Amino acid sequence: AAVEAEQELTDGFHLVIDALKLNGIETIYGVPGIPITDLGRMAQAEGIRVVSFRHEQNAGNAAAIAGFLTKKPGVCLTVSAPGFLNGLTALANATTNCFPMILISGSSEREIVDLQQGDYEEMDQLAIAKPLCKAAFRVLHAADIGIGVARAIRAAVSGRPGGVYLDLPAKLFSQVMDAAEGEKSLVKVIDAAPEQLPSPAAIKRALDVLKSAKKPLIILGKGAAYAQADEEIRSLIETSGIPFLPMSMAKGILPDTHPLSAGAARSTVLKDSDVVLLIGARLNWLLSHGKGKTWGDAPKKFIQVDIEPKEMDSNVEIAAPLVGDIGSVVAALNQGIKSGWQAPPSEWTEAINARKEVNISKMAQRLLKNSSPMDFHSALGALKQVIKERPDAILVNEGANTLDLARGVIDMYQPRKRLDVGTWGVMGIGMGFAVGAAVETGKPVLAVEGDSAFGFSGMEVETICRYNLPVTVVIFNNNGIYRGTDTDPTGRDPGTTVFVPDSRYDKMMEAFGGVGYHVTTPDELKRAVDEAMDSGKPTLINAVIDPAAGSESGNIGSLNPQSVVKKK
Ligand SMILES: Cc1ncc(Cc2csc(CCOP(=O)(O)OP(=O)(O)O)c2C)c(N)n1
Ligand SMILES: [Mg+2]
Repeated sequence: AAVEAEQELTDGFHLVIDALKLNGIETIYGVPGIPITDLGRMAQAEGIRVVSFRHEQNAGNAAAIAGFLTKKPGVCLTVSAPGFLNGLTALANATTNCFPMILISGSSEREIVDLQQGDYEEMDQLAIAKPLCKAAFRVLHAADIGIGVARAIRAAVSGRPGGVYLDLPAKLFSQVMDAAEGEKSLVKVIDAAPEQLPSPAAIKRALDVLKSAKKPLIILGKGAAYAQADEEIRSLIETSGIPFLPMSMAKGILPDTHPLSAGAARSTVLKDSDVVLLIGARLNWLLSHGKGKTWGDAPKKFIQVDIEPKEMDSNVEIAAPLVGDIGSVVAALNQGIKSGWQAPPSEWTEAINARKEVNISKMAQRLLKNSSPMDFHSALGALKQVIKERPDAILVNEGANTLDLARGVIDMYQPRKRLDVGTWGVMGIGMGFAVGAAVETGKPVLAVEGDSAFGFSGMEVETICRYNLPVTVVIFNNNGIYRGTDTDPTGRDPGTTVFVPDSRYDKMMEAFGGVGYHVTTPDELKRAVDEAMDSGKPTLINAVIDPAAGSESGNIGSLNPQSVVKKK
């Protein structure tokens, strides 16, 4: 009798790995543990780079920024329940910021969870994830892993990108099936993020509105950076002669030093413009919802480019909605202005330039101070110079004063080089973004951190050392949140927003074999950063900032509710 050919088998572990590799996923960011420890080891053995963190939130942030930088979904892998929950903040933040990422978490068994019988780390993770992300799926059978991974990838990057949750119960991994059948069950996603072309009528309507403008303005949002339509956008701005204002993570699509950049005249152009073309920028709190004193009293017309139709009229009426992917829409606009286009009246661009000159020279004075202890501006003057000399370095930035002041002081020269707190203003993205950016690009990373902001992810300096990543962390150490001067009126404890005074964060990096510097002047800061970035070694620079130098909540103190009731 024919010898029964040894049936070749595969299993859930291998099918997850094969599905990810088939779809070009090269890196997994995560924290090992039950039930996914072996999945990580096996993925690594099969050539996927597995970067293990100290906390799942930071792994999730690394995956999210990997998605923003590559347009492929970043993958974060966590254990069940607490590990899953730790990853959720990053998943929700990615969804809010439209970064494509997939949170893959092991989970406990359905039959036990659904009867609430007290499984190890029992939690209905799929139900909990759904409201916080763009899409969520669970796979129960090995033969469905191919489709499950494909659905997660397409959901993450198609249309408006975002976070996707993929729930894999522990028993799935050890399920075996015929290898040939398994192979056939895998799905390679075709055209995951299809172009979405604008209608010719919408383009004509938008161009008619734009041609009617006397004071047009283009606002570039991080969606414009994500689109990687850099040349189309440059062409639109330079051919039309329309001034542009980049939102924080859109800085560098065109250099901040570009003659048509209106960054240094932000309040003027928002108030005085009469037609505003939004490209991948939402009229949310960061743009005062498109109304109120920020936008002045004169009537304005908004043209909005967004891949999400529901974004239109979210805050104010949109006179010319342009629904489609940014590359396709901007290409169509470029076609449309090829003939019969009039540059904006020179008085508009001259007024902007005059305002820019005043603001830039005022700022220059503040940057030149060589004070000790440094204040934010004197320290930022040194870092402004570093990025000017190293335009392809990636700048990660978080804090309050450290964030708001750095955004205005440090010019960016290339796209997708400034990575920060984004739409939510969330603290804690720093080290995750630094690791993700270094792993995905291989470029040197300069993370400029408030001392409080750093504290949210600071343990990852060990991760940075373990993978020997070219990350230089500069901590603006002003002894606290916003400032280092709060006190407890009862005299019992330190003030609620202060830290141990004069702490030495540089010793943390040294603890794991990295390089530490302690600096008190702009010259020392510049020298230390240059040495660090030339060395490519993990480095932490503890930069002493005057504890009294900051302002509460940086530029957004007005959002804080104040008590009008004074206790007797
Ligand atoms: C997850 C989360 N928890 C708290 C907060 C609230 C906050 C906004 S900014 C900030 C830190 C400001 O201090 P830092 O030292 O970083 O910067 P500086 O002004 O230069 O002193 C906090 C705690 C936010 N946004 N997110
Ligand atoms: Mg601080």
